[in-house]
Amino acid sequence: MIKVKVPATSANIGPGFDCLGVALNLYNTFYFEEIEKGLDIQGCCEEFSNENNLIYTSMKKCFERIGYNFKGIRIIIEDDIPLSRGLGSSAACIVGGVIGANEIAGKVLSKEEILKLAVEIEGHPDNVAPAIFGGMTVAIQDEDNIHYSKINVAKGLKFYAMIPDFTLSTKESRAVLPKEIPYKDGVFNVGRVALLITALTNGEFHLLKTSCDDKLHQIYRGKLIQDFDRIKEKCEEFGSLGMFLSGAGPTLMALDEDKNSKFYDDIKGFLKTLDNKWEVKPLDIDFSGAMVL
Ligand SMILES: Nc1ncnc2c1ncn2[C@@H]1O[C@H](COP(=O)(O)OP(=O)(O)OP(=O)(O)O)[C@@H](O)[C@H]1O
Ligand SMILES: N[C@@H](CCO)C(=O)O
Repeated sequence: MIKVKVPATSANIGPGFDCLGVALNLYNTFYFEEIEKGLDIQGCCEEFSNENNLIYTSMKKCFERIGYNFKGIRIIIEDDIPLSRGLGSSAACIVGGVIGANEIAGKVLSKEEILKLAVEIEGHPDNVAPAIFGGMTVAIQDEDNIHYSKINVAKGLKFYAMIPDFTLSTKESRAVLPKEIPYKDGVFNVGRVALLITALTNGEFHLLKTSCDDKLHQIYRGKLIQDFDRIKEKCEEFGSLGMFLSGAGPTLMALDEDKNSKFYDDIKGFLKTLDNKWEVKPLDIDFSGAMVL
């Protein structure tokens, strides 16, 4: 069987809407096998145990691109990435499916071609690029190509994913975004995304709080997440370096220095007082990206 491990990803990272993303050490593992006929999906909830399964539909698109006629497919899923929580579960399924199909068909596509196909399926490149390549990436799409570059994040940064017990699909979360934004909001974000990247590479972590600010999506989406403002306030009060909405939400991501364990205890205690259940997961950057094992 072919085994593919794909990391979770946190996209946008504040002002980098649809272009910044980071791979984190939380994983989905998929096992693939070509069988005589049909589709056999194991390890998955009933809702996705059918032909519409995103892993399977992504495999089919890859087989089509390559021109490979498959007989049947078995997929076994071990998923630790929570679904529709802003941690790149869909990108992990797409990347896993495309890589699995490419392996079955004889490793025809290059990593760049895998990226291109996965972005076509996902619709934006910010989760897909770090899921494939690992680390933190900038990725943009023009008419025919995906351009990406890795950001060399300075050592010592810890990610705290605050994951609620409710879901928010990317589709729902994109639906509340405006069609147009004021010019000054565009200027606001351009400056901050540039500052964010230099602060991260130079290790100027004191700049992260300001550079995580955003006017393209968080102000609209924050309203969909109960206690968003209170949690943001508390992250600041407990001394985190910055906080942003992970992907399309509802997970909120706090940044802190990895030597400061007090933040973790403080925020965990506070989240327990809220109406919804919130779990806090301390995470590190995954530098490897998707791997065939
Ligand atoms: N383990 C899984 N098995 C099958 N399908 C899955 C699995 N995990 C995710 N999916 C698919 O991905 C969809 C969730 O994707 P969605 O874009 O809404 O959220 P996300 O990718 O978790 O968050 P974000 O894009 O904000 O990081 C599910 O509705 C389902 O179609
Ligand atoms: N950039 C995407 C990430 C989630 O898939 C969004 O914010 O909608």
